Amino acid sequence: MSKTHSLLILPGDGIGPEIMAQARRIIDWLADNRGLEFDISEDLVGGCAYDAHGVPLADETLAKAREVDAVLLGAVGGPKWTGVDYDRRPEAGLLKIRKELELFANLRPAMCFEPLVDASSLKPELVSGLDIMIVRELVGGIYFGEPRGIETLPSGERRGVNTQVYTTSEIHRIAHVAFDLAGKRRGKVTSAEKCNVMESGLLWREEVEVVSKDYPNVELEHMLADNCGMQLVRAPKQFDVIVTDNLFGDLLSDVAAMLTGSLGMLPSASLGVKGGGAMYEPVHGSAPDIAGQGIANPIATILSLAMALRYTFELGEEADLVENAVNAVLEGGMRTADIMQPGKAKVSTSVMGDAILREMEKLNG
Ligand SMILES: NC(=O)C1=CN([C@@H]2O[C@H](COP(=O)(O)OP(=O)(O)OC[C@H]3O[C@@H](n4cnc5c(N)ncnc54)[C@H](O)[C@@H]3O)[C@@H](O)[C@H]2O)C=CC1
Ligand SMILES: CC(C)CC(=O)C(=O)O
Ligand SMILES: [Mg+2]
Repeated sequence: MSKTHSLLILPGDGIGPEIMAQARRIIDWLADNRGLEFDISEDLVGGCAYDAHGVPLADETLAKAREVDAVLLGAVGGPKWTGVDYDRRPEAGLLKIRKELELFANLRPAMCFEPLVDASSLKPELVSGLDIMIVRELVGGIYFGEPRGIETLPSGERRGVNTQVYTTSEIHRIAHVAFDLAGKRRGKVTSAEKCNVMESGLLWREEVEVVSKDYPNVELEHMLADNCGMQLVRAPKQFDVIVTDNLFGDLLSDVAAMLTGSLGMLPSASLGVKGGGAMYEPVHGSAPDIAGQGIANPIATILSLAMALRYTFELGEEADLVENAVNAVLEGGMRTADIMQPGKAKVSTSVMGDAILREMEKLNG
C-alpha cells in the first residue's frame, strides 16, 4: 500500500496565495499522475490569521503543523499590519511556528539555472554553474533574544533593544548540519560572523572550530559577515556551504538570491531534529508591491515543494521531475516579470504554472 504524505499548506499574505495556488496544482498533478497519496490541509498564518483570529498563528494551526509530515508556507506580512504590536504582527506568526517546531536549520540553496545566467545582475561568468548552500540558524539569535522591546527613558528619549544570544549547543547543532552537508558536496564550510566586534560572534567562531574537528575531510574557513556579503557579489563561486546565524543568514540569503536572477527563484527548507517537523518556504516575502496582480514568480515556492518531496517525503524522482520541468520552462524562454530578459516571453504567475505542468507531463513520458 502506498504511504500517505501529510502536508499543511499555509499560503499567508500578499502574493502567498497566488504562488501557492501553482504549487497546489503540482501536488494535485503528482497525486493524479504518479500514484501518490497526499493528505492536504490548508490554514491561515500571518496577517490573514490576525484578521480572522486576532493572532498571527492560532493554536489550532500550530497543533496541525505538529501533526503533519511537512508544512509548505507562502509568505507573511504587509503594510496593512504595520501598526500592530510586534507579538501579533504577521512576522511573529512565522517566527513562532519556526520556534515551536524547533526548526533550527534553514537550508537556502542558491543555484543559478543555466538559462537564467544572463538574468543575474552579475556577469554571466560569475554565476554560471553557481551552487551555494546557505545554512542559516533559524530559532536563536537576535530575532529571539531577551531582553527586547522599546522603552522610554527618564529623559523622555526612547530606546530600542534586541539581544543577540547563542549557546554552545545551538552553535554545535547548526554547525553539524553544515559540515554534514559539505561532506556530501564540495567539502568546504565558510562560517560567517562578526567576532571582531561581538562576543556572540567570537563564541560562534570558537564553537564552529570545535565541531570542525569531527570533520577532517571538510575545509573550514572563517569570514567576517560583512566581507562575506561583499565576497558573495565579487566571486560567489568561491563558496560551497556558508553557515551563519539567524540575522546574517537572513541578509546573506537575500544577497545570494540576486545571483540566481531573482528572490522569486530561491527556495528553502527549515528542518529540525531528525524525525521532527519540517517546513518548506520560499526565501522571499509577501511582495506587497506586486500582490494581487498575478505576476509573481511561483518558482521559489514550487522549488520549495520539490525540497519537501526530496527531504521529507523521500520522493527524489518526483523532486527531480519538478526541478527538471522548471529548467525546461526557463530553457524554453518563459519568464515572469522579475526574471524577464530581452527576447523572452513575459508570462503571468498562472501561465508559468501551466508551463511547468506541461513540462512535467512531457518528462513523465
Ligand atoms: N518568509 C516570509 O514570510 C517573509 C516575509 N517578509 C515580509 O514581507 C513583506 C514585504 O517585505 P519586502 O522587504 O518587500 O520583501 P519581499 O521579499 O516581499 O520583496 C522584495 C522585492 O522582491 C520582489 N519579489 C519578492 N518575491 C517575489 C516573487 N515571488 N516574484 C517576483 N518578485 C518578487 C518584490 O516584488 C519586491 O520588489 C514585509 O512585511 C516583510 O516582513 C519578508 C521576507 C520573508
Ligand atoms: C520574518 C522574517 C525574519 C522573515 C525573513 O525575512 C526570512 O526568514 O527570510
Ligand atoms: Mg528574509
